[in-house]
Amino acid sequence: MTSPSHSFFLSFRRPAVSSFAVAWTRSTSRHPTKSRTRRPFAFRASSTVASEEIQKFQKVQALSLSGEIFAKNSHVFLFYNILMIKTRHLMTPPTTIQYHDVLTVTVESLTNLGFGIARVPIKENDNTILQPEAAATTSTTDEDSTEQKKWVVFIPNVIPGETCRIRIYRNHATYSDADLIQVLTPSEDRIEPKCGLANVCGGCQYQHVKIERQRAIKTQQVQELFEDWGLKRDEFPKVLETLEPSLRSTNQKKDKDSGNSLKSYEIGPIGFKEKASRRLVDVPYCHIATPAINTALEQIRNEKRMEAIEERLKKPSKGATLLLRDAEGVVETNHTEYVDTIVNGLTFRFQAGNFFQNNPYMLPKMVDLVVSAATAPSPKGEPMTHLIDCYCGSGLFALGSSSFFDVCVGIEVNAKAVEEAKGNAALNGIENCDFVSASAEAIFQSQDPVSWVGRECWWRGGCDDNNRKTLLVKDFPRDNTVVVVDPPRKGCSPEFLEQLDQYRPARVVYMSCDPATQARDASFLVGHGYKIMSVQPFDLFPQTRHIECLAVFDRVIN
Ligand SMILES: C[S@@+](CC[C@H](N)C(=O)[O-])C[C@H]1O[C@@H](n2cnc3c(N)ncnc32)[C@H](O)[C@@H]1O
Repeated sequence: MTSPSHSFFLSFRRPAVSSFAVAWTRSTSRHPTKSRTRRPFAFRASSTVASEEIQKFQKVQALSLSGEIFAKNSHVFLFYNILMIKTRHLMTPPTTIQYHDVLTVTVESLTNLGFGIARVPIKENDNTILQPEAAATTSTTDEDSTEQKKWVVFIPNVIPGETCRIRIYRNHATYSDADLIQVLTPSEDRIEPKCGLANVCGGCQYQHVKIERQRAIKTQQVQELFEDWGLKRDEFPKVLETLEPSLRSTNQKKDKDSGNSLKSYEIGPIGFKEKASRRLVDVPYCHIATPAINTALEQIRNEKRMEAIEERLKKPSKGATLLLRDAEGVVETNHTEYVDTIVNGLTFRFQAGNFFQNNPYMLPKMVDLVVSAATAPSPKGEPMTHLIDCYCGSGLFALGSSSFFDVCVGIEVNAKAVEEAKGNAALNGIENCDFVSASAEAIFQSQDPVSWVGRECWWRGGCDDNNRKTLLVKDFPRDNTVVVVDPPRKGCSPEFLEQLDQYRPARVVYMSCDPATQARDASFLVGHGYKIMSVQPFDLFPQTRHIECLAVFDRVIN
């Protein structure tokens, strides 16, 4: 039931030194809430991230040429994910909860990191935890109806509603982490994971959950995130059901023993980080990668092992990172090489290590929905004619929408990606798109006119340079202008949102790979005259906790 993804990065340990290795292997934080420094932008109480960790992430992004960091690299994603839990009943740690305590708990919900949340009742006055038996019977999902003090515990590999035995392995100031010992009352949505490494490998969080329930969980999480940001149910339409990729993997061979076949070579494991650990788990076969990647993976593992054996006298280092990108069935491992991917008939060429959306089985749907949201008549019932694609990467949404608009302009901070976007326009014979290399907020005040070829020329089969039109973005007709945003996981910057607010386009089409920051930005837009028209999650990363989500906003107050 998985949808294979077509690029990923693996870490491995080898004797030779690699500049990638330090960044990949040193930094990890499973629960950002324990960090000391508050983010400068307005996250809620429980959502703090150490600026040092953000810097580490930026370093990693730079090293990977700002390429897509596939979900498998959870150690990268985790640097700045926001843990959205309600802290109303939290207090100082109970004095008696000890490392290796065994408790029986009922799982209430899942965090957006994929961990189950259980709230363990503790004694009113002395902060000591109730006996496990009592905890099991008094745990409740109705947090508003009780004054009972509760202690939050996070548990991996569980499903809401399940009662489990768990063992505490770490205490934090406001919660504890536990290992799952046994599921006492399994959910009817619990299944046997296809991958023998599912409980160990940090890449997937939900393999033990039926795919339909995974999607229902994602839909609910998006709904809750929007509500957590003060957006009441009547202020936004019901979050639509999470969309599944259009094709399913035929790559369903059960390979339960794959994790046990590791032999003792010099090189050590080649794979992903273990759950809640810095250690690597050896992954000879990945069930959520494409068949082409799995074939290439076997080959590259053998090559690396041979290299390691030949270099065995070299001083050991911390490791290195491998990139495997499947573009139309061809796997590229050199991040500087260019690859082609076709989406809805358009060819996108980009460096293998650069950002490009990861799941080819979902991409056509994502582009289609962006296009239909962008092209719907304006709130005044007029056609939308101008499109600004902020955080445009190599031009996916601007180019994908171009045939429906008079002019599209994309802005992107990565100059190489802008070159690719321009190249992709030329490659596809698209003449009404322009691209700017700068930070997104610069677009609204840009003094460089957008240059394009008008539709009337298309019918004549092209124009010479004299027929090019130019217009400053600040002169775009706001009532007919749509701004597409697709920022990194941290969401839009305050500067960008302020500029967007002042620019006041008729519509904002917001694609996000982190609905937590998207919900934060949505609350800003709703507070500044926009109405949420739709919220559509996508299961871009099946079997993992990651959610892609499209939200559409129309300006209703001038
Ligand atoms: C999630 S990707 C989206 C790319 C593109 N929309 C796509 O779907 O292929 C986010 C992009 O934002 C770019 N980016 C990050 N910070 C930016 C900023 N301040 N201004 C403009 N672009 C930025 C990154 O380089 C990356 O290409």
